[in-house]
Amino acid sequence: MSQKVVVIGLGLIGGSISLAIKKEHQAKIVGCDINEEQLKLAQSLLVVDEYELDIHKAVVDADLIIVATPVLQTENILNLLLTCDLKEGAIITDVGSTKENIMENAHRFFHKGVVFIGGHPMAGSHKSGVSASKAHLFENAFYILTKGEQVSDEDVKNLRFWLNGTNANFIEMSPHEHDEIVGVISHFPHIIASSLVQLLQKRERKDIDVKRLAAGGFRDITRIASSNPTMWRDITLHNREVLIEVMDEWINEMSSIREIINDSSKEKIFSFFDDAKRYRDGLPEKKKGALPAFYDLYIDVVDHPGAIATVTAILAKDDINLTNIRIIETREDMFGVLCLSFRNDQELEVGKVLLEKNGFECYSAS
Ligand SMILES: NC(=O)C1=CN([C@@H]2O[C@H](COP(=O)(O)OP(=O)(O)OC[C@H]3O[C@@H](n4cnc5c(N)ncnc54)[C@H](O)[C@@H]3O)[C@@H](O)[C@H]2O)C=CC1
Ligand SMILES: O=C(O)C(=O)Cc1ccc(O)cc1
Repeated sequence: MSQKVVVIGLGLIGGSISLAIKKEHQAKIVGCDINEEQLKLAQSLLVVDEYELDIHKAVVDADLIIVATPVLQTENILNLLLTCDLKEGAIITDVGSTKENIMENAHRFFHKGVVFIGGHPMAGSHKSGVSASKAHLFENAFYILTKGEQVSDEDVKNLRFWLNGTNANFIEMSPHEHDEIVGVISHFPHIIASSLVQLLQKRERKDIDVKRLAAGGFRDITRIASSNPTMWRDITLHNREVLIEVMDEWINEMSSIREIINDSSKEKIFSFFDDAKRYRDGLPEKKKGALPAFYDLYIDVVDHPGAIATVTAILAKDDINLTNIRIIETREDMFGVLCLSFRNDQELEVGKVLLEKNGFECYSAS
């Protein structure tokens, strides 16, 4: 008899996991979401085989249930699942960016004869919705699993088998460790990115088009400020304590930097940048970290409409796919910087060599 997977919350992450499972398993995939339009879209994009609005009905004979909603909703859905009829031995997992609150009720599933294992695929995008989902979203990314005491290694192996198609690197840690680490490397940077944007907004001027000037580096480092506000509100509320702790450290750090700048302390200012550069340069480059790497290549172009066609033709000849293409206009109207996003580092390198051979000046951010 064929197996059944239910994905609750069919957005970017639910959709991407569904596609990754489809790649490797014959199981029927059923989507559940409060947004019926999203479900219809998921079905027409072949992300799911069927959809069902009633969670109770959908999960009754499911072998695997994946909860992929914003984390406050995930807590509610897990409570609802505790009241549902579930198949003996079914596996339930989630994809939430926080783990401590979500794992609080995990042990209760054990008494229902099912297994709950917390999950967090550490890759994604500032985009949301099922239309942005991709089977390869988690390729080479870390995928953190958190399991309660009652869960066996065999159960974890079964979940990993289901998720094989993600091609992710699975690692296990405690929910507390997870929230502390991810708080620093992912949650806090989102707060910083949004606060930088807020700062720019407050400093907008009537006389100069600040927004246009900020289109280059500022736009890149604040990309994550374009993420889904509901999702980030929920994450912030769940990881409040860690975030407050990190924020206090950051405020102290800012005060000391303020002091050395105020004192025009040449050596200390140099050390500040130099220490940060050394540590940052030592971060692993090739693998996907918790914050997805950008495989972006920048190309100086003059008269850009013609240049785009030339560039894409050069890459297409060698079957190199782009995931995004945009022009950053920070200079005069005739000029631009073309930013090409590749699927991975290897394709970026091949693309760079090809374009350089054809006389384009390229530089990458890494
Ligand atoms: N976006 C990202 O880059 C990443 C997100 N995550 C986590 O994945 C989860 C989902 O995020 P995305 O897919 O980006 O969000 P999304 O906004 O693309 O999708 C969430 C979906 O959940 C549905 N939903 C909301 N409440 C619901 C409920 N009560 N019942 C059923 N469906 C409901 C929404 O209608 C929407 O279709 C979040 O918990 C987030 O923390 C994890 C890794 C990366
Ligand atoms: O878009 C980005 O750079 C992200 O930071 C994506 C992301 C969002 C939430 C996560 O829990 C993990 C990754």
